[in-house]
Amino acid sequence: MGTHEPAIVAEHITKHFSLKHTHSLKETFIAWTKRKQLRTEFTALNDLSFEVMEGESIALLGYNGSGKSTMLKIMSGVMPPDEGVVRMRGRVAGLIEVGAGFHPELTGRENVYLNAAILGMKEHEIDAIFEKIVDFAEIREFLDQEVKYYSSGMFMRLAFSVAIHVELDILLVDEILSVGDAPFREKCRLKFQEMIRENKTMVVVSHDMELVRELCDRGVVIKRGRKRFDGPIEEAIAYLGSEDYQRDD
Ligand SMILES: Nc1ncnc2c1ncn2[C@@H]1O[C@H](COP(=O)(O)OP(=O)(O)OP(=O)(O)O)[C@@H](O)[C@H]1O
Repeated sequence: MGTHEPAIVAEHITKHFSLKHTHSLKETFIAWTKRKQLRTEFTALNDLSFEVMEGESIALLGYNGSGKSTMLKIMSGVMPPDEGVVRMRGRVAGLIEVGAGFHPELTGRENVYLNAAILGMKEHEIDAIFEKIVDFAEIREFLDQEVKYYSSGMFMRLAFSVAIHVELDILLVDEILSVGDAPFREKCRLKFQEMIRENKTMVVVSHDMELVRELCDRGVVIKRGRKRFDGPIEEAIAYLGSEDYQRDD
């Protein structure tokens, strides 16, 4: 169990996206002369607030398009909210768009150093965890090959391995199970359990209820960007399958 300090405080987070529509030239011209909008605004997150205590592991749950990944991106800092603030205490690492920082022309080895550095590690710190990263990814024989020649699975394994071996206090995880084959996924599952025992704070987004049940203490259920339920994981999963969730607010 963690301390009683919050590691993450999200307050009144609102995020809008503007949706483009396809129009003919004529429609565009008419809209322009009438000063009509060709875009509609879509609210992906609507006044969403929650806290995560240090050492706690929570799941963001909800059907497709409910705003889970958007919330994770705001927490990781890759996207700003339109309204509200998120406060994070500690070193944050995100398993979101894993491998986005990898450079195809560089070798596996070079990418490990580059990406661990981007995640805030010093060279001697990377030296110390380098072997662990390579062992976990199981790509040793391809280490000095440029990553553009890696299979997509190999690429993901290495990127994923870097992200989970850097020093971190808070881990944000989006759809873990899209990474790798069955043995690798099992290894990741064990690694996540180890991180939970080490008192890391985790926010998990997944549609895999078995995994969520295993990893998380609490669930925050979202629908159309609004919080609908916040409580123990079993109750959150039950709520997601209930008529209350289906019903419109
Ligand atoms: N960059 C963007 N531009 C426009 N709309 C976006 C953008 N990112 C997300 N959206 C929209 O915001 C809504 C919430 O998306 P988000 O990816 O957060 O949902 P999600 O709950 O993670 O869904 P899923 O379970 O399908 O992964 C969706 O309707 C999506 O189309």
